[in-house]
Amino acid sequence: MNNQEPVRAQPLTREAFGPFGDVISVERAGGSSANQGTARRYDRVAQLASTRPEAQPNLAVFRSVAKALPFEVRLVERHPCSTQMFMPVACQRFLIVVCPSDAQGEPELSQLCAFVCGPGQGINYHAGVWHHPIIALEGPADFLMLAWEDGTARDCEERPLSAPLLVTSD
Ligand SMILES: NC(=O)N[C@@H](O)C(=O)O
Ligand code: NI
Repeated sequence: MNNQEPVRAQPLTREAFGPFGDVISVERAGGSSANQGTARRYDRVAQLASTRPEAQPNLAVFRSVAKALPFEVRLVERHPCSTQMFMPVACQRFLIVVCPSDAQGEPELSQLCAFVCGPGQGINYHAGVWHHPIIALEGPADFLMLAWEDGTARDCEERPLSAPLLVTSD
């Protein structure tokens, strides 16, 4: 077992997730009137980016099997060339696990963070952010995913952990 203390999952907030990406939700200020005043639109709520001109946007649907906390993190991955967005379409709670990079660009597991995302919240990882693949905490769990892909696995680097790291509930 990892000799690192378990990581307590915290509620997702824009501030806490800021170093890793964007939180997508409707609760926000600003916006502009649309559709003859019957809607408000909030533009660019996430920073979408891709550095490979040949990669194409892929809007995918994920149907995830629900997992429970405490959860054992056994790997992290990153997409160096592009952002990746997940927005639940049928999921009340899901777990996001991220960690910063160290000076060599490797996962800094001692600073791993875990967030429990609530109803109406989605996330967008900035390019190159280490994260665990999406984890639904309740099911059935369906997500929209938006990423940039070129048909290869080149933009997905995985790092297995030498020992599982436990994420516990808040
Ligand atoms: N790519 C893919 O299928 N999933 C992961 O990248 C993930 O972050 O869930
Ligand atoms: Ni990913």
